[in-house]
Amino acid sequence: MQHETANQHAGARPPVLEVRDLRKKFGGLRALDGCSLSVEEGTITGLIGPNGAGKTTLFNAITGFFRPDSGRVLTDGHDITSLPPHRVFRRGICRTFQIPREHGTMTVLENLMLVAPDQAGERFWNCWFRPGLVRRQEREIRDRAMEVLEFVDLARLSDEYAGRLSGGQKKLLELARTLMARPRLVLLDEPAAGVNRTLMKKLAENIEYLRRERGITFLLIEHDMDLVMHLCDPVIVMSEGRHLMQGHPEDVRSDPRVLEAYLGGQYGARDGGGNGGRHGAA
Ligand SMILES: Nc1ncnc2c1ncn2[C@@H]1O[C@H](COP(=O)(O)OP(=O)(O)OP(=O)(O)O)[C@@H](O)[C@H]1O
Repeated sequence: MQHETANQHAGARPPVLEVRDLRKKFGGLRALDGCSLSVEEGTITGLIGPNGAGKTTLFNAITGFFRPDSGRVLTDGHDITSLPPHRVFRRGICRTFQIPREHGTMTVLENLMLVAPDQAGERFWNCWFRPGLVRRQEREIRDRAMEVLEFVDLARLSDEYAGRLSGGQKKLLELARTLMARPRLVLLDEPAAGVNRTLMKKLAENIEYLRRERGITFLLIEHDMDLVMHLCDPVIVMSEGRHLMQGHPEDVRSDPRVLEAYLGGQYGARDGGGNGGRHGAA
C-alpha cells in the first residue's frame, strides 16, 4: 500500500483528508465520477453543489459506508480507502447524517455514552473480574458525556428520550456524539437543515469554537448559503460527481461555473432557472 502523498514528497504536511479520483456507480448512474479534493487541517471547509451532485455519496465513501469502485481516500497521507466505518472512526474521522440517527428509545445521555470507544465493560470477563475498573470508567464516560452535553446546551435534557428531541436538538446531539470520540475531522451532512435560526447560530458558534480551541477540522455539506458564507473557508463546489471548483466563499458565490452548475441542473429545470430556494447557489 502506498502511504505517501505528493505533498509529503515535497516536505509539506499532508492534508488531513485527501480524496483522489473517487468513482462510484449506482447501476448506470455515476454518483462519483473522478472526484478529487483535499481538506487542510484547521479549516471549516464547505462542500456545496446542486441536488444529486454526489456530496453525501462522497461522505459515505470516505467514512466506509460505501465502497468506492475506484480511487483513494487518504488521511494524513495514510490510505484508508474502503476501511469499515468503525476503523475510519478510530482514525478520528467522525460524521453526522442528513437525517439524524439517534437511538430514540434511549436517553440523550445514554446516546452519548454509547459512542465512547474501548469501554472495559464491553469485555465479558472485565465485568466479572474487574468490576471496579468498569465502574470507574463508566463514571468517567458519564462525566465526559455531561461535559459535552453542557457544551451543546443539551445538559438539561440528558434524561429525556432522544426520540422526543426537536429536529434542531437532534442535530446538536449528532454533533455531541462526534465529540465523544475526540475527533480530528468531523464531516457534517447538512447540519442546518430543519434547524431554527437560534439553534443554527448556536451550532455555528460551537463549530467555530471547536476549530479554534480544539483544532478540529470540519468538512460540511450545506445548502444554507448564509451559513456557508459566514462559516466556511474554503468552499468546494461539486457538480455531477466531480470537484468543480474551490475558493473563498465570495469568489465561489460569483463564479459563473457555479451558477451554471446550479441553474443547469435538475433544480434549474424544475424551478424554471430560479434560484430562490434552499438549493440556490448564493
Ligand atoms: N444508495 C443509492 N442507490 C442508488 N442511487 C443512489 C444511492 N445513493 C445516492 N444515489 C444517487 O446518486 C446521486 C448522488 O446522490 P447524493 O445523495 O450523493 O447527492 P447529494 O449531492 O448529496 O444531493 P443532496 O444535496 O440532494 O443531498 C443521486 O442521483 C442519487 O439519487
